Amino acid sequence: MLSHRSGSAALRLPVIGHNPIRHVYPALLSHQQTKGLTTTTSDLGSTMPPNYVAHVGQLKTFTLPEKAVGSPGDIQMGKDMINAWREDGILQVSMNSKQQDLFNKAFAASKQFFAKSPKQKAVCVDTQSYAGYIASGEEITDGIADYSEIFTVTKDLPLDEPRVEAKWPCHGPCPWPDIDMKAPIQQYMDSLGNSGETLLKMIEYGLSLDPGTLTSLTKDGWHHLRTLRFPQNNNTNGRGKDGRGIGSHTDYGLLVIAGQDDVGGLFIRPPAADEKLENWKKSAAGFREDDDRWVYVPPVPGVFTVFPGDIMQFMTNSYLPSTPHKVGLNTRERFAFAYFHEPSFQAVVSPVAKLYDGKPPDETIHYGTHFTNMFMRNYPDRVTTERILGEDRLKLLDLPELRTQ
Ligand SMILES: O=C(O)CCC(=O)C(=O)O
Ligand SMILES: [Fe+2]
Repeated sequence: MLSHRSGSAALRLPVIGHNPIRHVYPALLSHQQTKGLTTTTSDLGSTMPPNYVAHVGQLKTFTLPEKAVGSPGDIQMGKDMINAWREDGILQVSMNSKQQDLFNKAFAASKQFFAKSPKQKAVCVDTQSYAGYIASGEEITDGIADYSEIFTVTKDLPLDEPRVEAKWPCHGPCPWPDIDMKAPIQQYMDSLGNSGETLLKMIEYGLSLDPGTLTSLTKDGWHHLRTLRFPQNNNTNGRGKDGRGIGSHTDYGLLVIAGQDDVGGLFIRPPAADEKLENWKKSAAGFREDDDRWVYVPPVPGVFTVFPGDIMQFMTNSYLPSTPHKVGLNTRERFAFAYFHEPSFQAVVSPVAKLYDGKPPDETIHYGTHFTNMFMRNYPDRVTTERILGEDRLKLLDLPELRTQ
């Protein structure tokens, strides 16, 4: 189940544990330890932020093919991935050696950036895009400030780019602090862009969708990245208003490809028959933040964690629901990346008819509108939000050139 699938390229790395119990309560873990049973699973849980109640996840790991071609092995892997998401809400993809190198370099650049003075960081803001620095406490999730410190990268467009000149919402330059940050982060994003495309193809194979059902949406995709730093918890209780890193939420597009250091802090919520969130209609932020259905995602070296976003849920009729997740502060500061593989800003996304029993709802999602709504909600006081409102840019979202089918 965890590690022993043969044949396809799935599950070669890493072997996480040998215990068939998928989710183990922390209480059970310490019990196991005292009895001298395997410590593999308990080791995974040992990094969990204090005072959180959660199962410890043992995630399935996949090694993506160099090139997805739709071979029987690819189709099988696509099915296995879909099963993993439907069961666990998240899976791991092993990094190849090139990606490991890019990940390390991007991480070093991110740490270097966050080590700059508050003043140096504060100037990395753009008035037209949401790219740039977000100070601890500036982001709002479900009405409460998050403690994360973030540098967001969106499509880096110069001021004379036609879409920027036309004042499309959220379009503008990325206010990089310097080339030391820009170069490694862009290379890292490009590499994840390739993995994202491969993952979308695997989903198309696994769900027997027409080729291009997902991948046609990502031409000129609005892929973006959040590089994150979480302060240590300073002995707060680690939960609620005083100690949370990011409140529970779902992300907005097709796929999230996340990476973290060895500290730990991410929790996700696996799909449940009695829970159906639709974040594009009603905010999923803050959803059941403090109950015990959360699964801790232990740091594992050499892997990304991947989960579906809102657009994937909408297209698949919740067959692949957008995975709720949250971040707790830990006893050490933590660094992480969240990369979002997205449709183009202009994409008008339709539901996949066969996943709606041939009767898809008469509903579409304009990705750019969804993105703009979400960012305005998260950053109500940011200069970018003020400018969108002040210049009445939202009305542009209805223009035909901002909407492709
Ligand atoms: O810190 C993480 O691992 C995930 C961060 C996250 O959920 C986000 O940036 O949307
Ligand atoms: Fe997220």
